[in-house]
Amino acid sequence: MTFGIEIQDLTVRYPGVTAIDSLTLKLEGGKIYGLLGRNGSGKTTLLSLIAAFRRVTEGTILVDGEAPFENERLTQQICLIRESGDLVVEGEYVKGILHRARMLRPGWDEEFAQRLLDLFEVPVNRGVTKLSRGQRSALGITVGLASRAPLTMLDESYLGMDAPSRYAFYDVLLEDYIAHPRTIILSTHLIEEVARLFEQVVIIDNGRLVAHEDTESLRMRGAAVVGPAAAVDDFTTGMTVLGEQRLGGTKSVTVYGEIGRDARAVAADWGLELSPVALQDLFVHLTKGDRA
Ligand SMILES: Nc1ncnc2c1ncn2[C@@H]1O[C@H](COP(=O)(O)OP(=O)(O)OP(=O)(O)O)[C@@H](O)[C@H]1O
Repeated sequence: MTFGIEIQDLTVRYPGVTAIDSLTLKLEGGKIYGLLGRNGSGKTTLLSLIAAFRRVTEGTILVDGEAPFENERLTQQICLIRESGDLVVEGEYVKGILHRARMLRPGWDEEFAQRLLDLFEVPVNRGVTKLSRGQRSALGITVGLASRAPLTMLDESYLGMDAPSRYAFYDVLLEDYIAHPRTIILSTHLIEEVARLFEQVVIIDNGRLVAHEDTESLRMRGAAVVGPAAAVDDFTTGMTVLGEQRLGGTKSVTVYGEIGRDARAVAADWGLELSPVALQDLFVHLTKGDRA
C-alpha cells in the first residue's frame, strides 16, 4: 500500500514569517522523494502538516484522497520521524517506545525492528534520555522503517548518526523499500550522500516550490565539463558557471543550462567529457536567491 499526496495552495503563516507560501504540489505514491531546502525554507512545517501534527488553515492537503488532520485511518498510516526527537520522553525506555509503535502501527514488523536495533546497536533496556544522539537517531530510524507506513517521512532523522551507520541505513532503506514499496520522503542537508536514493526531488525555498522533477532530469539541467583547461574555458565561455576545479592542465567546470546536441558534438570534437551535474551544485544555484 502506498499513499499519494496532493497539496493545493497551501499557506502557513507564523507571526512575522510566511513559512509556506501558496504551495501546490502533487506526489504520486510509491516513490522515494528528496525534500531539499535551505534552513528555514519550510520543510519541517510542510512535513508536520502532511503528518497531521498541525491543522491546515489555508489551502488543502490530501493524503490518499483525504485530509489527514484528526483522521484516524491516516494518522496510523502516516509516519513522520523528526530530528528534534519526538520520541524522547522523560522517563520512557526504548522498550516502551517500541511497544507503543507496535500497538499504533498496523504494518509494524517486529523482526525487522529487532534487526535494525542490532544493526545500529541501540540498547533497548536504556532510558531514551540516556541515549547518545546517534542512538536516538537510530531509534527514530528503526521506528520509521519498521512501521512500514504507506507514507513514511524522515525529517533529517539520521543526521545524528555517524557515517558508517548512515550508509548502513541508506542500504537497508533501499532494500526494504524494494521489498515493501511505499511513499518515502526524506528531507536532508546531506544531499550528495542521499541523492542516489531519490527518484524525484522537491526543492523549496522561502516556502515556495522551486523544482519538482525526476532526479536524473534535474541533473541534466546542467553539466560538468572536463578536459584540457584551454578547451574547457573556450567551451564554457558565456555559460552560467556554478563552480570550477583545476588539476594540472585539466579543468572541470560545472555549468547551468541545457547543452544542446550541436554543443555536445563540439565537446566531443574537442575531447571534452560531459556529465550530469551534482545535485548539490544545482541545489545551491537554485536556492541562492538574494541571500547569496
Ligand atoms: N512555531 C513557530 N513559530 C514561529 N515561526 C516558526 C515556527 N516554526 C517555524 N517557524 C519559522 O518558519 C520558517 C520555516 O521553518 P521550518 O522549520 O519549517 O524550516 P526548515 O526548512 O525545516 O528548516 P531547517 O532546515 O533549518 O530545519 C522559519 O522561518 C522558521 O523560523
